[in-house]
Amino acid sequence: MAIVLGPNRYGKAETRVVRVTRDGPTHHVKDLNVSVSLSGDMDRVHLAGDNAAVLTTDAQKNTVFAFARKHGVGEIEDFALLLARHFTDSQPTIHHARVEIEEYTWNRIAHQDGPPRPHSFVRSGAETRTCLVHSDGTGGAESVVSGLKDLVVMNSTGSEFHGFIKDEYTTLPETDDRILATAVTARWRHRGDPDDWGRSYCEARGRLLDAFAGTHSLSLQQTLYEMGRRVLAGCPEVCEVRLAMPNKHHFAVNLSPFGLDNPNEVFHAADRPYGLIEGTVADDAGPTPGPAWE
Ligand SMILES: O=c1[nH]c(=O)c2[nH]c(=O)[nH]c2[nH]1
Repeated sequence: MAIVLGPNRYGKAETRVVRVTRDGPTHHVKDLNVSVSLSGDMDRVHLAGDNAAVLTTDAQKNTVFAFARKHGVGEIEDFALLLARHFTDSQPTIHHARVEIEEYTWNRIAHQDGPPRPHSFVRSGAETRTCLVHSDGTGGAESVVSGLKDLVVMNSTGSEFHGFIKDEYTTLPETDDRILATAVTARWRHRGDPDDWGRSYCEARGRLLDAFAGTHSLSLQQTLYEMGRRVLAGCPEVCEVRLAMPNKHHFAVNLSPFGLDNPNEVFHAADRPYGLIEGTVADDAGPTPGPAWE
């Protein structure tokens, strides 16, 4: 039996970097979680313990900090591309770089009777902007997937669910008025670089929200498709959208033991289990499986 080394990659995961930009008394902050993963001529490190081809994960972490200082942090896609191209362009043994970034948003704290505070911030909820870049180096193959996660949304009406299979284990009552709530994870792949990653992100995010709010839902699956469709319809630079949406069930509480009716006003927000609805919406080139998403 021949034993061979299969696909491999290595890197520094979850470097937390906070970049403060000082503009006189006014500060701007970027708060990132950066994960780098490199691959290339790594046979000898695995097979012979020869580290000559290895750029240390410690150096990768240091590069993240040094680049934040030298180049600043603008849009996360630009920062990820800068890092990925640097690793592949500067090291002959590194042929491929994967850089994943999560961005946590801080908003300026409002002043009760004056302009917003120049250097005090409040974290804005759980929502996180994300990107995943793969690069073979400047001039080589590249892919950029942008996205968001933990975007928590709710429609308190405008959602029905009926007409489903009724087998011997089905107890769910049909409903023509329920709460629809979810925490959206959305990722979208670009066919090319937009001129402004920030503008492209805002457009896609706005379309996801508008589709969620504006769709009279007959199922979360239908809402998911409409959300992906709306991004593709309005963002020509996007060729594929992937969505994962837990159905955060809200059950109307039976208040009849207390002599009370419940005309869809009091709900139990269940934690788990939850339905998990996942789907891909792509242009007519069809979904692209594979490394861009991994
Ligand atoms: O929108 C829904 N889709 C389902 O597939 C499903 N299944 C379920 O129990 N509730 C729901 N809701």
